[in-house]
Order: sequence, then C-alpha cells, then structure tokens
Amino acid sequence: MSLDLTDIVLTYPDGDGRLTALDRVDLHVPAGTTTAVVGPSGSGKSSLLAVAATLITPDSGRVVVDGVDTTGLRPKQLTALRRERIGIVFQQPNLIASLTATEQLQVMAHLDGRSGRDARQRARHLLDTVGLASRADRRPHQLSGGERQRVNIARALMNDPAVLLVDEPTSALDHERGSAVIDLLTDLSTERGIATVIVTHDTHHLHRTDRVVEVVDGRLRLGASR
Ligand SMILES: Nc1ncnc2c1ncn2[C@@H]1O[C@H](COP(=O)(O)OP(=O)(O)OP(=O)(O)O)[C@@H](O)[C@H]1O
Repeated sequence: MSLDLTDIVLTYPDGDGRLTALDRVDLHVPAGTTTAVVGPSGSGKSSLLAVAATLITPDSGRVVVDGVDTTGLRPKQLTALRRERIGIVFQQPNLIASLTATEQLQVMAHLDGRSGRDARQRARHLLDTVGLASRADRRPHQLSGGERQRVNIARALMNDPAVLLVDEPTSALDHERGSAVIDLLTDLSTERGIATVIVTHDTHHLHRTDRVVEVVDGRLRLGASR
C-alpha cells in the first residue's frame, strides 16, 4: 500500500521553451506513514501531488501506486486506479450545498455502483471516525470550516484508499483546528495503513508527520526543518 515516485521529471510549456517543474524527484511513502511536502510558492508542490494522483503524466520517471506501475496505463485504467486506490483531499472541500454530510459521502459510493444501505453505514462510520457523528445530518452551511474539511477527508476515505493525497488542508483554518486536522490525518494513516502525502505552506503542525520533505525549484530535499 505504498506510493513510489522514481526519477520524476515534469516540464510545462513556457514560451518557446519548457519550464522544469519537477527535476528528478524520488519519493517513497510507505504504508501507514505520513509525509509532509513543504516549499515556497511555485516550487512544484502541487505538480508533485498531481503526478502522484496520476492526474498529470510526467515527461519521464515512474509512479507506482499500491504496487501498480502506472507507466503506460490508458486513461480509463488510470481513472479506475484513482477510484479504487487513491483518495484526494482538495484544498476547497467542494461539498454539494443541498446534501447532508452523510449524503456527501454516499455520492462517492453511488459513483462506484455500490448499494445504498452499505454506503450509508460506511458513511456514518467514517463520519464517526472523523468526530462528526453528531453532525451527520447537517448540510455544509450548518458546519464550521474545520468540520467541512473533516467531511472532505471522510469522503476521500469512502473507497478505502491505499494512498491519500492532501492539498493544503489547514489553509482556511485557525491554528488549533489546523493542528487537529493534521493529527486526524496522521492517525488515520497509521490506523488504516494508508500512505499519505500532505502538501502544506504551514510548517507549524508538522511535528506528528513521519517525514517532512522540502521542494525547492522542483527538487526534493529530505529532512526539512519542522
Ligand atoms: N499548467 C501549467 N503550465 C505552465 N506552468 C505551470 C503550470 N502549472 C504550474 N506551472 C509552473 O510550474 C511551477 C511549479 O508550480 P506548482 O503549482 O507545482 O507550485 P506550488 O509549489 O504548488 O506553488 P503554490 O505553493 O503557489 O501552490 C511554477 O513555476 C508554475 O508557474
């Protein structure tokens, strides 16, 4: 259940030339551990997450998700891989205004063609896991920013992912709520054996992650200071 990026090079078109966003990046995230990715704006953090999520194919290098080498997979196969093995938590929860917390999660199962009752039970269980049992029937406008982010995280766990990719989970939260979200993510990774990557600007909450790596100009530095 690990995530392995090997020798990743990613370039974007830039005028007449190419801009190198990721420059020979190696990242191994073992199952049950959390790696925080920090670095200045424009250093390549989002690009790294998008490559790990198989949303962008790198120019070269290898992405292995839960033992599956994604090199050469067709778009349909990549979509299936993402649905079955990868959870993505975007910065903005993007919750549907008219749905309760439980229903936000059930939608995920519905997309996978799973049955209603099982999905509801699983949704309830996951909301309980993220501390939102008492908020299960509330709609997004009846939840705090931190609670919405927890729904977002629970939703990403509906498919029981091997790999969880999280983009700036604390950016809209105060210090205490930000810390609680990072603690929740590290606990979930350990308990469920998930390989988790958290991209963040915020270096205040990282004492509980297993590892911090810094991206500088598209290159990875290990053991960045916390
Ligand atoms: N679609 C794109 N086309 C061209 N250049 C891009 C594209 N996306 C990102 N870039 C460039 O690639 C580099 C890395 O961008 P990336 O978004 O990965 O950085 P980041 O570390 O996530 O930044 P931030 O912290 O500001 O979100 C930047 O120089 C950016 O301008």
